[in-house]
Amino acid sequence: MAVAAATLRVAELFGPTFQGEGASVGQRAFFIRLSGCNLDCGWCDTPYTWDWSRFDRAAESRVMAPSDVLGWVLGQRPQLVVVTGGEPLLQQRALLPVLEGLHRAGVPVEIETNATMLPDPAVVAAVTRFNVSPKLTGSGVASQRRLKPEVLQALQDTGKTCFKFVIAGEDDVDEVAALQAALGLAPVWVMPEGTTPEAVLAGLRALAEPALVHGWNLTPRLHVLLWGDERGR
Ligand SMILES: Nc1nc2[nH]cc(C(=O)O)c2c(=O)[nH]1
Ligand code: SF4
Ligand SMILES: [Mg+2]
Repeated sequence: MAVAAATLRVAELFGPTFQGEGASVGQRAFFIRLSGCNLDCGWCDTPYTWDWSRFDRAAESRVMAPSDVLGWVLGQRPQLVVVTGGEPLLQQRALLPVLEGLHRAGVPVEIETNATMLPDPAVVAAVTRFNVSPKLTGSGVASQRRLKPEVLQALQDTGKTCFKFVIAGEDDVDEVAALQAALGLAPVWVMPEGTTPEAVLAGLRALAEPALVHGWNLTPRLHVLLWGDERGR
């Protein structure tokens, strides 16, 4: 009897839209949002991928074969694919055939990760970039759970990583500066927290000078400026 291949728990497949955050902001992209997270950030904008005390897992996700996910995304003829969550590396074994299929087809793939899990070498090989968002004190998650220096170092060493910090207040700026000094993280993008255009714009304005002073890049949340917190955008 054939052994069933590992399956993926998918929250949503969507696009076309624009990569709204980070180094590729503005690029037309299709998104694979996987379900499940190992953290529980207070300001999380996708609790429907993991908070089963508030959301119904059966209604908010579906189990798919990796080959079906790959078929859907290749069928969109994407210029860029973004894999996010939740924490997508929780499912990296089942995700690998999707990443490898995209790599074979010459499609660039970015993974958004919270930097608590080491990617397998095969995942590193298939991925174009890791958009790495270590969580800060303001997330409300205990530091031993959210900060894994050895994972941050390994991601940095892939040569495929951009760090993207969500900034929810002034303390977060100092914390990013301290983390960068301690661990040598680079390159760094800072991004305001916020799920309304007004909040994102106010955050961008507040972050502009500190970003310039610290030598950081600044990213909006373009999809929020365009569409607020609509799902599937
Ligand atoms: N357009 C768009 N860009 C994004 N970049 C990262 C996202 C995420 O939720 O991880 C995201 C998202 O949800 N939408
Ligand atoms: S790591 Fe990301 S998906 Fe997980 S709880 Fe935090 S913000 Fe939400
Ligand atoms: Mg998002």
